[in-house]
Parts: sequence; C-alpha cells; structure tokens
Amino acid sequence: MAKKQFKAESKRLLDLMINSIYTHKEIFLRELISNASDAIDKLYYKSLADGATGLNRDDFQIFLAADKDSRTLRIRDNGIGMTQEELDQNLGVIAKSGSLKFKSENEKNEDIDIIGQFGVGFYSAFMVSDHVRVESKAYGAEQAYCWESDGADGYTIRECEKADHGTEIILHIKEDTEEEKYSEFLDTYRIRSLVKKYSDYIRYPIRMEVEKTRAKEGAENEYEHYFEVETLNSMVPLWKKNKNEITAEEYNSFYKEKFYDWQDPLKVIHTSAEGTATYNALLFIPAKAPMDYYSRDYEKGLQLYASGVLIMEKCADLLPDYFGFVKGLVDSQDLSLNISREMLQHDRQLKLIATRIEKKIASELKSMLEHDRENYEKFFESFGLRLKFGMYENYGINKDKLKDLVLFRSSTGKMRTLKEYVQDMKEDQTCIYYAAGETPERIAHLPQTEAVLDRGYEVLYLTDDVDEFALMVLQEYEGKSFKNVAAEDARVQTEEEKQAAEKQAEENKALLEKMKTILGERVKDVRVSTTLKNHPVCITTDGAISMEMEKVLNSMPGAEQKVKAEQIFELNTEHPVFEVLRRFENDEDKLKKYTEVLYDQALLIEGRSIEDPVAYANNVAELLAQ
Ligand SMILES: Nc1ncnc2c1ncn2[C@@H]1O[C@H](COP(=O)(O)OP(=O)(O)OP(=O)(O)O)[C@@H](O)[C@H]1O
Repeated sequence: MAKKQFKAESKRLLDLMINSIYTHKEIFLRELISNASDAIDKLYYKSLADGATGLNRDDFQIFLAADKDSRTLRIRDNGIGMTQEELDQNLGVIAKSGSLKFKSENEKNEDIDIIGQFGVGFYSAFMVSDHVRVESKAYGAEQAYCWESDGADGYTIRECEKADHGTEIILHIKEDTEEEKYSEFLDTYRIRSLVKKYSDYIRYPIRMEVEKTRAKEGAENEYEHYFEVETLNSMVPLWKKNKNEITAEEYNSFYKEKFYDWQDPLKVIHTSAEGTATYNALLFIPAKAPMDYYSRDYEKGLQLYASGVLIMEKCADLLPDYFGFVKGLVDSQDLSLNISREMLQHDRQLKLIATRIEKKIASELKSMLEHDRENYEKFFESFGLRLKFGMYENYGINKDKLKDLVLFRSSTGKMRTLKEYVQDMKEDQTCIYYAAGETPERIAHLPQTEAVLDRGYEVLYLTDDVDEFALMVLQEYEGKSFKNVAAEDARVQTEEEKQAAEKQAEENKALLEKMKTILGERVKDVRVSTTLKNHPVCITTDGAISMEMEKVLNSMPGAEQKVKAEQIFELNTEHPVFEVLRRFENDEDKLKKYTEVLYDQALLIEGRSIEDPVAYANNVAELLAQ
C-alpha cells in the first residue's frame, strides 16, 4: 500500500508539535491514556444510547506493557476503536479531532466528559518514538486496520489481525541520546509514577504487568521474580465524590499526602460550580505557614486538572498573591489538555474560574471569622500579615476585599476587626485611634496612648510593620478616619484645657523657644502638652509620617533617601521636672543638658534608639551627681 503524505500544513504542525508545544516529553503518556479513556467513554456512551447489551462497564480497561528488549511501549484500550476511514481522518490530519466531533454530535448528553478536542495530543507520541503503530478495530466491525508512521514523512494504513474491538498503540521508543534518556519510558517504575502524576483520576483502570520479587517458597533467603497485573490509578478523584460521602479523615490524609504537610489542614473548602465556568475545586488552608511563606522563594498556585487529567502542577494565575497560602486543586472540563502556560494566562475560562475561587475563599474566611473565631485567629496568626500586605500593595486596589478580614491587636487585649471597633465606639468618639510600636506592652505605656485610654476609648495596637500602611491606604472605615494617638491633632480637649494650655504656652514662651534652639532640626516645635499626665515629656508628630512609619520606611532595603517624621517635643507643665527647667531657664549649660536628656528619654519611650548614647549617659551622670 502506498504511503500517504500528511497534509502539507500537518507536516509543519507535526514538526512544531514535536519540538515546541509540550515542554515535557513525559506528557505523551498522559495524552495517549486520555485518548484511550475517551475511546472507552465513547463506546460506553454508545452502548447506553443504542441499548447494546454484552458490554459491562467493569470490563473496560486501559492496559500498558513495556518491553525493554524490543524497546516498545504498548497502550491498549477496549474502547470504540477506529475504522479504516477514521484512522485516515483522525490520525492523518493533524488538528482534526474525532472527539470534538463526537462531542458536538452528542451535545445534549451531559454525562459525556471527553477530554480531547484539539486533535494534536496523539502526535506527542513522536516526541519519544521513532515509529508508531496503531492497531484498531472499530466496535462491531469485522476487519481491523493498522496505521503506521515514522513521523513527518507520512503514514500507511493496511489490514491487520486483531481479535477484539479497541485500539492498541505500539510505540518504538527512540534510542537514548546525550541529552535525553528515552529508555526511562520503558521502565515500569517510571511509567507507574507518570500514571500516578498525570492520570490518577482517569475513570477506567489503567493496568500494567509489573515485575515483583518474593521469597521462594520453602527456601530461606532465596527470592524469585514474578509478574503481576497491577492497577496503577486510583480512578475516582476525591473532589468528584459527594461531599457527604467523604470523611474528615479522608480529606486530611489526601491533603497531607498530596501537599506534603505533616499537619491536618485548618480548613477544607470543597466546592463546585456550573454555568459560565464549570469546575470542581478542593482547597485547603494549611494550619501553619510554610517556612518560606514570607520569602521570595515561595511559589503560590493550585494544581490544575482538565477533566481529571493533571495539566499544571502549580497554576499561579488561579490565586491572588494574598491568598497564596491556599493549597489545592481545580478540575475543569472547560480547559483543554494541551494548553500551554502562555495560552493559559489569557484563557478567559481560567480567569472566570480564578475570580470565582477568590470569592469563595474570601467568603469561607469571612464565615470562619464569624462562626469559628478561635480557628480564624489561628489562621490569622499564620497568614494575616500577608492579607495586610494585600490591602496595601498595588496602591490599595484590593483593600475593600480584605478590610473585613484583617485583625488588629487592641487595648481590649483581644484581636479586633475594624467592624468590631466601630461598633463599640463611644458615643462622643469620632475616629479610630491607633498606636504603633514593637509590642502591645510598650504601646500601652506610651504617654500618648494613656491619654486616649483615659478617655475610655479603645486603641488599636499596631505591632506589625505593615499595619500603619494598611490603614493609610484604607483612609477610613465606615466613615470613621484613623488617628494615630501620637499625632499632634489626636488630642481631644475641652475648651478649658485648651485655654489653660494656651496660657501656659504664653507664660513659658521664652523657655520653649530656647529649648527649640537647643534641639534644632531634630524637632519641628517644642510645645506645652495638654494630655500628658504621668510623664514629663513625649514626642508627637505632625503630618502624614509617624515615628513608626519613619522607622519602617528607613529600614527598607534600598531606602536611600531617609524620610523624617515631623516631631513635636511636648512638655508636661504639671510635672515637677518642668519646675526644674524653669529654674535653669537662664543657665545655658544646664538647660541644654536637661533638654537633651529629656528629649532622649522621650525617644526611648517611643522605642527609638538615641543618636548619641554616650552623651546621654554622661549627661545623666552629671545631673545625678549634683
Ligand atoms: N485510542 C483511541 N481510540 C479511538 N480513537 C482514537 C484513539 N486515539 C485517538 N483517537 C482519535 O483520533 C483523534 C485525534 O486524537 P488526538 O489525541 O490527536 O486529538 P484529540 O484527543 O481529539 O484532542 P487533544 O489534542 O485535545 O488530545 C481523536 O479525536 C479520536 O477520534
């Protein structure tokens, strides 16, 4: 029989296919197994539609056999098979898919979940083989046919002997080269792991004869080899099962095995959707953040399956960065097997799925926050920081999605949401107070914090570097603005207090001016405080940058131009120390020493380091000695 040529465009396509569509050669097995599964599906569906008898679902199988001596790998199915014409049509024209045709002809039937639709998968066989033979007998036909090809220069079809319906693909595996060890595809262990990796959830058993060893009967320390047929795949994916048929234990062990965690997940989200995007998703929130979660090395992503076949190990596009902690998988019949990474990024369907998944995660977190607070706080301890970054990054584009999911420490001793804070605000309170510092204890003892607490207001304790920035992008929550207790304008004062302060300022004008001259550029102003009670001095800030933000911004890598908070040095005129200052108002040297010491003290209370600790120590010693 004369050799037929592939169509001209097919030739080019075949070349392209072999060299560039797939990044990993190993996926040829996934493609051929998916085709076999499709062929069985088709026959099964046909038997249901025609009412054909004699076909039992349990008899269907895909059989693999590797033979190292002849370098052949066989993939056999007992599916629908192909007629001579179909062999010519389906395998002779690249990018022609019999499966797609079958699907469109049977559109009404929702049970059909056929994988192939592009008509290129089969040719991936040529990535690892130098000769491919396809023996096929269509269901109900008398004669079997054999299609053979060495690759781009064409193919032949002739009659052959085949007992049962179905298709057997016989690959002659290429010789090894310097770069590629093709022989690995003849190794049963490797084949088994490829099936597990890509085709574990094919609905029919994938069987293979595997070589095993056992102790010889009656003889000690003697072993013999024998062959046993093993089913390699687990068939029904957990995520396709009914939720109420799955135990917590099953979910947990699935998670631990698949995502290499030793701890049970904190939460399991098992969800499916139909309509504009059809998919099943099984998602897990780990109990603890992995070691590298807050580093650049961490790779987010969900496993992506197309109709039960793995197409990508970590699909990053399915998760926004701030939900990057979520592990799990998505299985959709809307995606095709051989879609490349580049194509996926632009895939409309994938975008739709990603949007739905993000919404689902957000709503599950919200419900955990409302109904399972203890676990939510555990979750937040591990991953909350990333949510706060999420509010802040990209100019706060996602802030509204996240603002009700974040928790802050507070003067109540509890972790609080902004909603809770606003709900519990005092009647005369107009803004949300916060104070930033290293630990809640330190913040609590800041003089400025004490002043606000004295009024009975709650104060959020911002202990994470990102906290203040997150609030800054948010600007307000339910119409209430945020106010740093250390901000100049955070004062809540009565008319009387105001007048008293103004009077004091007037009376001590000269002293305050002298102290400002001593401190120079370090402070914007020296003023009389209206709020200080127990401490003699404190530092407040004017403008958008607080002391804590100054510290964070300047410690960032690459922060060459230092930012500076505008400091106001405040004095408590009721404190005995103020009397001393007045006494030395005209003693230049003493006033300088007292001013320096008090300013450094205020910095220390703020949790800042002082510029010249030696000078500070000397000043203190000198004043003590008097
Ligand atoms: N084992 C098989 N049994 C029966 N028909 C087969 C078998 N393998 C391939 N075919 C036929 O050959 C066609 C082309 O297969 P190919 O793998 O190239 O593309 P596909 O499966 O349709 O789509 P995709 O590119 O998405 O895999 C299939 O649509 C199917 O009709």
